[in-house]
Amino acid sequence: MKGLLLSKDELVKCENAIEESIVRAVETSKMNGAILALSGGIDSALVAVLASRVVDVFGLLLPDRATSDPGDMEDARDLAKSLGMDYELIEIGGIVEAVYSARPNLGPKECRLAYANVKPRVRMIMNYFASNLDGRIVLGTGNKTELLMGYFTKYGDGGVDLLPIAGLYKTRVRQMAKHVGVPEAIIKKPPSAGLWKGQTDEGEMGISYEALDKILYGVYDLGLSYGEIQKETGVDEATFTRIMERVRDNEHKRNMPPITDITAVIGP
Ligand SMILES: Nc1ncnc2c1ncn2[C@@H]1O[C@H](COP(=O)(O)OP(=O)(O)OC[C@H]2O[C@@H]([n+]3cccc(C(=O)O)c3)[C@H](O)[C@@H]2O)[C@@H](O)[C@H]1O
Ligand SMILES: Nc1ncnc2c1ncn2[C@@H]1O[C@H](COP(=O)(O)OP(=O)(O)OP(=O)(O)O)[C@@H](O)[C@H]1O
Ligand SMILES: [Mg+2]
Repeated sequence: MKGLLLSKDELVKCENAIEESIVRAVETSKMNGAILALSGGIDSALVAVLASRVVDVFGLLLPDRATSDPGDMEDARDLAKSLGMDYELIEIGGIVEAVYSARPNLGPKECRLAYANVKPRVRMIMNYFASNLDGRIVLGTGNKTELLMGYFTKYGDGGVDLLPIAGLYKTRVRQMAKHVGVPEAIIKKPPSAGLWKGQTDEGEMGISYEALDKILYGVYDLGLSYGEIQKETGVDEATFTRIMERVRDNEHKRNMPPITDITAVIGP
């Protein structure tokens, strides 16, 4: 059975394909380059390294003073400098609070996710503000695991012009990051959306990326049955079913909004 881990030759092929896709997207858009939100995490670091090799890419550091770890922004800044990328830091806490103030009777205690999702949506606005001003396309940082699980904010970090690494499961993102020289300190961090204190992807999704990727790869790339995946990974049926349901329930996040078919009613 072909494995989830990529060979050296496959890593080089993926690296080239991703770089070519970024060049093509910028050329097709007739814009001047790309823009990317840099979090100090591995996904944005990988996109930054690959994009900076082939196009003019600008980094936006967008911390929320209430929840962002200052160490993450230091890592993002160091990375941008080492890649020779121009970048800017804009604190988004005031904008986020302004949105919250529209509903003064509620708070994150009652609806943590609704409040958390405002942050990636504010970052999306900042990305497109810079994109419109400077003539740059917005690069997304979502990977295949996040896309399948719907582990991103719709029209927040999901609102981008190109998803260069969304063909790679997180396990492969980690391999690719090592391959292209993303700093070890960034690779080693526990993945976190940073939307509230102590949040981690694995804690919130209730499964490790290592286990999750084996299941998703087995089902969606190799077409294996639950029995075959159970034998390979030891996953219990309840966990397997929960993951399959989550992928199905998040189909809407991977598509453009459906268009109500008026022609079917009135003709042309
Ligand atoms: N069947 C359906 N057909 C069409 N639309 C549907 C729908 N079900 C929900 N929706 C829409 O989708 C909305 C819910 O989706 P959404 O607003 O995204 O919210 P939701 O999926 O509930 O939350 C986002 C998740 O992604 C995580 N996240 C966010 C940002 C970054 C990262 C990271 O890793 O960095 C992770 C976050 O921690 C959370 O677990 C609903 O309010 C509704 O508007
Ligand atoms: N403080 C921030 N400043 C700028 N961009 C951010 C910030 N936080 C999140 N983002 C953007 O949201 C994206 C999604 O976050 P996500 O946590 O999935 O990726 P990551 O931080 O790059 O990787 P990791 O899985 O290591 O956390 C980031 O890649 C980045 O583009
Ligand atoms: Mg992160």
